[in-house]
Amino acid sequence: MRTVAVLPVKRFGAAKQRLNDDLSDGTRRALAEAMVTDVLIALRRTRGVDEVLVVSGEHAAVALAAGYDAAAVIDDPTDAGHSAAALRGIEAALERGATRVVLVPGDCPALDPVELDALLARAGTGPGVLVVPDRHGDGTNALVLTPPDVMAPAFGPGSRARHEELAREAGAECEAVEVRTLGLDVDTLDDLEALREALDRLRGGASHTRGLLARVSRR
Ligand SMILES: Nc1nc2c(ncn2[C@@H]2O[C@H](COP(=O)(O)OP(=O)(O)OP(=O)(O)O)[C@@H](O)[C@H]2O)c(=O)[nH]1
Ligand SMILES: C=C(OP(=O)(O)O)C(=O)O
Repeated sequence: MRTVAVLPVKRFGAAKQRLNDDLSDGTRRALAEAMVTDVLIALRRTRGVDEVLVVSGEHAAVALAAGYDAAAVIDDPTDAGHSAAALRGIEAALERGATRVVLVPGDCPALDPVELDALLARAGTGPGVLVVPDRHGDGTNALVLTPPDVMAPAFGPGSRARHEELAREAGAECEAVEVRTLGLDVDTLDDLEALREALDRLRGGASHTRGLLARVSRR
């Protein structure tokens, strides 16, 4: 089994728009970059991930990818959308011999490599889909697709149920798996505070995001 992690990254200046009213542009950009950095570090430490593909038009993300052993960067010059970017990564992963992909967002900095390895260990030889819900239970924070093109990702509001239905339509086995550190994505200020509280309890990891949060006052 050859597992490739696909990490779509929106250009940092356009990222995290739902935090527009809560953080300055500079802090929002720095947060996006810090979170992507921590996700890249966690992916590098995940034994079950053979290669990392970053899909982005963000020059700083390209530099980060090079610095953290990401195998390649697939360009996304126009921020084509989360699902479109993920699809580009899946196509590139297939060209590189992937038999499984894990789609990971760049806004889950608490990602624990041990938990990700445990998730990958649950994926069979396929056809199968593992859906990792967000902390609200109705979004999707990660997908494990075996084979990579078993179904097309369809991120956005209500995506958990949509992904489960798409898996059924594809005749694939489907399981929703809660992964504590993958459930902590950051879209809103509430998410940021939930992440901060979780990091207060967690040992290690997310060093760049921890550093940034230390400079952002608690609500
Ligand atoms: N390459 C690429 N990645 C994207 C795009 N849109 C979202 N992503 C990535 O997909 C993951 C989850 O996306 P969102 O939670 O919607 O992040 P976001 O678009 O910055 O958040 P909002 O601006 O608040 O919608 C993050 O890693 C994003 O960087 C896109 O158009 N292109
Ligand atoms: C976060 C999700 O979608 P998007 O990243 O596109 O907002 C989701 O599908 O739960």
